[in-house]
Amino acid sequence: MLTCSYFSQGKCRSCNWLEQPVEQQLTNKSSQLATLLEGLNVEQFLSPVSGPESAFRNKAKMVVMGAAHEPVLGIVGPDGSPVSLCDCPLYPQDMQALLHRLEKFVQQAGIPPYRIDKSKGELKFILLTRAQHSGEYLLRFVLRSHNAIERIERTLPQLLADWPQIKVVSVNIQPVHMARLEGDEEIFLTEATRLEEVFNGVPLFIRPKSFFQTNPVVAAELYCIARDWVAELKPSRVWDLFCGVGGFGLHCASHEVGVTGIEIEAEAIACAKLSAEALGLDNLSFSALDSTGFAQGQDATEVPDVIIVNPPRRGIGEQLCQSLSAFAPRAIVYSSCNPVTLAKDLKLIDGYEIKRVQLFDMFPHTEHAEVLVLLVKKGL
Ligand SMILES: C[S@@+](CC[C@H](N)C(=O)[O-])C[C@H]1O[C@@H](n2cnc3c(N)ncnc32)[C@H](O)[C@@H]1O
Ligand code: SF4
Repeated sequence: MLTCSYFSQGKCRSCNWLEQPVEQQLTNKSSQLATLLEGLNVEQFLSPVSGPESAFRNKAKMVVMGAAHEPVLGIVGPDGSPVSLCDCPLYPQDMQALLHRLEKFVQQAGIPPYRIDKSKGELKFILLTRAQHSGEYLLRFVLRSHNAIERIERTLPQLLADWPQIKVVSVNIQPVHMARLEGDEEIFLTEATRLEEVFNGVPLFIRPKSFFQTNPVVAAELYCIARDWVAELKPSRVWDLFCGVGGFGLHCASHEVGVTGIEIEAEAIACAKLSAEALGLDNLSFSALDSTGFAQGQDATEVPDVIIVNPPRRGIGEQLCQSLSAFAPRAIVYSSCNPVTLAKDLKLIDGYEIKRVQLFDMFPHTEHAEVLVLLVKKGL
């Protein structure tokens, strides 16, 4: 069982299932899923896929608190005081060390942390993403204004000399009080603007604003299994809706299998296009569009053999369920991070048999899970 001193001291309760052995967590998640899917005819529940219990997370979102001479990177604790989470055991050792170094960086640069209660200060968050295959980093500072950029630039050369693994550094300007985590303006402080990752030999790219799965070991397995399921169907074209940087579609792509990827975030689409180029495939197309709107604008004759969907927690919604039912592709592969909306959507898709359901333990020590579902058109 994973031990976490922050948890045992009541300072961080994010991993609310930490006291259960992982095997027990998986049993509980599987039975919760089975309950949610009750009433749907599932042919096969496959064994859950899990990864390491600790050091698996590739992304840290740290609130910056305290004072410029004594900054704290972490969370606001249950009693309202700052809790440094640099030693959170979900992060790999080198990432923990870098988080400590970043606390020192903020102190050296003399950047005042933003104080929500006083609407004062500059530095709101530090966001750190690690590429698993290389151990390289993307580092972002979320600032209230442009005022502290010069201080960051002045102190950055020493940090980059100490940590050459940091490849991309950017500043995000978030001028709004207590609103979204990040703002629209992104300023790069390095020549490099993207981090390279590789899953199962497939090149993937991470830019500041593109969604990227936070558990690389389990995500790589998820893409691999989705690719196997799609390959069994021998499609000539696949749609990957809510494609992000293209993980699912790029895994399925080949000279024989073309992919159309649709995603709302333009930065993620830019990443997917870079991957397509790196793979040397010219039968891939990625566009920054709303998935529901895209589907509604398509002619039924252009519908591919397989449609993959991987929506945010809210699910794909009634309209897209209707479009999928009307298009009636041979198969639909639905990957969901929210079994509640998954169950709701599955009930709205007509004309399909649920062949397989598999749980992926993407978020250990919490009640959350990723679920992959294969739907095959009735009568095939
Ligand atoms: C759970 S993520 C999945 C991303 C990708 N499939 C992956 O494996 O990394 C959901 C994605 O849907 C995108 N998204 C949200 N709303 C959307 C919409 N209306 N149309 C298209 N994409 C959307 C988000 O930007 C995000 O990249
Ligand atoms: S998120 Fe990290 S610090 Fe918080 S309870 Fe989980 S393991 Fe502990």
